[in-house]
Amino acid sequence: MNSILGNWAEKFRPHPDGTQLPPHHGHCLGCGPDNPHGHHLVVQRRGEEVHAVHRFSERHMGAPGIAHGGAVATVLDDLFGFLLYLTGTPAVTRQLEVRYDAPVILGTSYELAARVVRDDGRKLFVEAEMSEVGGTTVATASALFLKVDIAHFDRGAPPAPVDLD
Ligand SMILES: CCCCCCCCCC(=O)SCCNC(=O)CCNC(=O)[C@H](O)C(C)(C)COP(=O)(O)OP(=O)(O)OC[C@H]1O[C@@H](n2cnc3c(N)ncnc32)[C@H](O)[C@@H]1OP(=O)(O)O
Repeated sequence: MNSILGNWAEKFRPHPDGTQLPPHHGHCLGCGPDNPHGHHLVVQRRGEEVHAVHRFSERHMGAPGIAHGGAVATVLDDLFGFLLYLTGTPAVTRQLEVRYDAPVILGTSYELAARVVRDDGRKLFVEAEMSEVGGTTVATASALFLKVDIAHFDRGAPPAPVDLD
């Protein structure tokens, strides 16, 4: 078992509504607090949805002052990964589609919400949106996650020491 995911099973314990969900692991690009290049996404359960408020920083710039589309996709994909705490099974992204409706401005707070729209055998169909606080939607995403055994993650090498260059 990959040691970084060694405690993954315990993370599937029931998470009461309104509580903050644990990061996937410390080095996760989306939510890991120990990844200096990451987004440090903080996610809560709200009913059968997961929610976050997020600001992109200069580390995630595409056009000047605007978040890179890949960075936006990363955050949406990682947010989907928090739905696994509600479904109770490991799964991975098989297909991800993002619609970019408006530029995502660095340093501006955005609200994100995601939910499972269909749980069909191994397949989890999920959708999410990112909006200005109390306002206009700037991106929507849909994805297919496929449930996998935790052994799927044994293929990954343990994280190397962090290189800040
Ligand atoms: C511990 C958890 C940590 C979670 C962290 C979350 C972080 C955020 C999410 C991620 O970043 S995940 C990382 C990015 N994703 C990957 O690395 C996945 C790479 N892909 C794979 O490893 C394999 O493709 C995968 C395990 C997902 C699937 O391979 P399989 O051989 O097991 O499945 P297969 O391709 O046969 O498809 C299974 C079913 O899904 C169906 N399917 C596949 N692609 C589809 C598609 N695009 N649309 C509709 N159906 C599709 C396929 O037809 C089939 O249907 P049936 O069972 O009915 O025959």
